[in-house]
Amino acid sequence: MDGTLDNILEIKNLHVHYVTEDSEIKAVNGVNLAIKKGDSLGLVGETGAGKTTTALSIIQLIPDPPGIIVEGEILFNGKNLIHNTEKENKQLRGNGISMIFQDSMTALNPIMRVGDQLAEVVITHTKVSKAEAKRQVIDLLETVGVKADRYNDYPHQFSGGMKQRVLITMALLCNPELLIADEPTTALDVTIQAQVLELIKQLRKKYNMSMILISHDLGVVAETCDRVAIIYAGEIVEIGTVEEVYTNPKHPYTRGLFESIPKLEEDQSRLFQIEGTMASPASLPKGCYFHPRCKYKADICETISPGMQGEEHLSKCHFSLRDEVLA
Ligand SMILES: Nc1ncnc2c1ncn2[C@@H]1O[C@H](COP(=O)(O)OP(=O)(O)OP(=O)(O)O)[C@@H](O)[C@H]1O
Ligand code: NI
Repeated sequence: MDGTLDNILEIKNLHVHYVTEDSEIKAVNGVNLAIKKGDSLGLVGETGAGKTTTALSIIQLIPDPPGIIVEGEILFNGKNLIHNTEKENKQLRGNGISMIFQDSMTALNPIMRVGDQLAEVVITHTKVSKAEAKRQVIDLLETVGVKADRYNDYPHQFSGGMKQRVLITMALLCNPELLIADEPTTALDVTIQAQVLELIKQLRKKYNMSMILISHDLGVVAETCDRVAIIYAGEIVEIGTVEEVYTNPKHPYTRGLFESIPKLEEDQSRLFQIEGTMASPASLPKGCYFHPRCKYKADICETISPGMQGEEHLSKCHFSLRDEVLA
């Protein structure tokens, strides 16, 4: 045995493109990652880095066309999902993997009572009676902090934070082994955000779920995850435990992300200080994709794509293991 049985999810060399008439967008370019049962991984990167595309690949919801999984394997409990039939995918989403979508605030049907929408999910997936479904929904709503008497309310009667609790309930109703939460708190104000993150943390423990949490925010990931992967132009450029990556970031991009976190006393409007913009996935540069923005770049970076360096804490940089270069 090679130890891979411990992994609930393994992504190997995943490439996803969006092909339209006039462009080929290389959104995900050789992502490798593994998540152990019960573990949580934060996926962090700036807008357009390929976070949502990676997540949609896992749950087999890449819009096709224009999206194509060009290459790679996605192993969930050892089974490659890429060759799944539609029926197997329905089952997978019914009780294996759940996702809270990035624009999920619009996911609820505005003209249907919230409780009924949730009960419908239970009935579709488990064929229980209406009364039993209602009982399960009320149970779970109370677990996430929504009072039973809100069962008959409509979505617009819920505040942002409460609506997000409803969506978390929806994701948990089918007892997923893996929860993917795509920016679950971005739309919420800071206090509510903290409450929802705390809730996600508790639920993950209670149900022993593995989790991928997608965020722009390193602080959010530090609060909620065991490990973190930094993604840039569709590649994981650094991955390790939160502790290792936060205390000793190796990749220049990761260092830039930490430097760009606004300090309280500084001007809050300067949110992102890494110079330049992310390489366009429609025309990626040669060599290391980060080199046009990298203050440590050498000749080799313009021509040769670096391999991943390291064992537990990995980084994709020609120089990442030489602390004196990055000092
Ligand atoms: N349906 C689509 N058709 C064409 N291009 C797409 C589609 N979905 C995503 N893309 C492109 O693929 C790239 C990766 O997008 P993706 O949504 O995965 O990024 P992200 O990291 O989730 O960004 P954000 O933080 O803004 O949510 C981007 O260039 C995006 O414009
Ligand atoms: Ni996204």
